[in-house]
Amino acid sequence: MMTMLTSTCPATGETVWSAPAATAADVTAAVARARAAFRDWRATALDDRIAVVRAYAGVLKQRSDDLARVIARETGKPLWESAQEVATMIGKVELSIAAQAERAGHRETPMPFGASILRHRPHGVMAVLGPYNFPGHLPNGHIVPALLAGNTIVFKPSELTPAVGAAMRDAWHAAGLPDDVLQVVQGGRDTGAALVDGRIDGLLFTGSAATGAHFRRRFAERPDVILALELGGNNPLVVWDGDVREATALVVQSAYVTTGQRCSCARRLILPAGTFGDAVADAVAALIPRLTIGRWDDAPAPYMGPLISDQAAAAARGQVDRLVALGGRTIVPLGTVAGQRPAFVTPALIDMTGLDAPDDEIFAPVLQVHRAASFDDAIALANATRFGLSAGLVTADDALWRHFLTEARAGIVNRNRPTTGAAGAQPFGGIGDSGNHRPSAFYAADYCAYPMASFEADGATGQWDALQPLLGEAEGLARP
Ligand SMILES: NC(=O)c1ccc[n+]([C@@H]2O[C@H](COP(=O)([O-])OP(=O)(O)OC[C@H]3O[C@@H](n4cnc5c(N)ncnc54)[C@H](O)[C@@H]3O)[C@@H](O)[C@H]2O)c1
Ligand SMILES: O=CCC[C@H](NC(=O)CCC(=O)O)C(=O)O
Repeated sequence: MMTMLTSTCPATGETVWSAPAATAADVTAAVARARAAFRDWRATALDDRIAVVRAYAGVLKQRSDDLARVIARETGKPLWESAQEVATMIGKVELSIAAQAERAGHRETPMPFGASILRHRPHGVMAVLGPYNFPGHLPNGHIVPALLAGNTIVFKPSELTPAVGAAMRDAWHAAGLPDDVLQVVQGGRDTGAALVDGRIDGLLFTGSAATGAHFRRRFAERPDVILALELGGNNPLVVWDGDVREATALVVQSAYVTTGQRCSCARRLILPAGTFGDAVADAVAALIPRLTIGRWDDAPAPYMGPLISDQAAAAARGQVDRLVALGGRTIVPLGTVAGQRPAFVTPALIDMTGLDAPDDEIFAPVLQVHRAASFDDAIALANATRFGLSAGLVTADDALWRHFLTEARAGIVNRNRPTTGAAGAQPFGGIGDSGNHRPSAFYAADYCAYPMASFEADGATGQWDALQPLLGEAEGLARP
């Protein structure tokens, strides 16, 4: 049965993209084509693969305004932020080429008998499942290194952002990548499930912890399939001392950028009990109404747009209501925006000090405040999570920072910087329920290829002679 897939601009409600979703049979056929294409693509010289990937960066550059508008329309992100996303996609190409050389390259060590050689080999057909919050940048962060390594790809974009996925496929094909080396299948969970259940060699997934846990279970009996999980977090930001104004801006950039829809967003603000903590909480509350919220193409440009959908806003409201029902004190409520659709929300600040808040990610601009009696309490609060993606400390005190570095349990641990805005030149991934120890960004090269170690000699290397002193005079053993 044919199912239509339609994406909608969360800011206006207008349809952005509509087409039939891929059926299970379509997905199986795409995987089979990808498998057939793998033989030639892996045999293509690395320099030629690099040339195609660089050509793709060139196409993205030419099309950057158009692509930024597609991202903005489908996600509701302001145009300045969508343009940043495209720039990051372009930057990913040179970073991935460098990463592959450094982490998955060819190493040759001379040995008395010849050489010890390390090579890397592609896995085969990689399924890529993308999230909606960075519909270009995050799947791109899997696709570019996977193609460089010689894999072929079947990519299912988020069902909320199919137009971005289609634009990426068009850019790759315009760059000269053979059609079957990267294919896009559009659809929701059923399409994703058909892909995951197909004859794939790897699943590169960025999305929610719940879906990631589902895949962990699903692949428990398929250890031959490489699984890279980039998941969410319940990230702490400890603001301990320093300039209140500076700290306040850093809190806002950690918690509310992209309308709180970044995996690295701070979800919990940990402040010392006392006047400094009071001043920071008050200053954040005072800054919230000054954050401009609007449509992606508004002029002047807004700081933030809507959530991805009306449903996402309703879900966030439900989570905030739950915090309040548990005893949370509303410092600033999750408001609506007059004259705008329900997907638009204003940022919230809720004091949960001393309360047993659920250890869940609220993927929205909702920041929970916890007050700590001592720095050790602050560290204990920061680590009181099953996740471990990002964490931050604001302090001028080097000793506190060193202590935090030793104790903090997260893959990204920043000092006097937002928890967001991670570098593609560093690995990006979390511990605990935030991933499966296969970080992306600069380390994506690691999961896109497996190492093959060889000892190589041109001919005889004296093995027989070396064995002689240890041989007995066995009956019937004739020297060759
Ligand atoms: N760690 C990171 O790098 C990172 C980056 C961005 C987003 N995220 C996380 O992603 C989440 C937001 O994205 P989302 O809501 O799109 O995530 P999601 O898990 O709902 O969906 C991600 C993708 O998986 C597919 N999918 C979902 N369930 C599936 C199933 N059972 N079988 C097959 N496919 C399935 C979806 O169709 C989509 O393409 C947040 O939790 C955020 O923290 C993590
Ligand atoms: O939503 C999750 C991604 C957030 C983003 N992280 C990165 O861009 C990681 C770097 C990379 O993948 O190149 C952020 O930290 O803002």
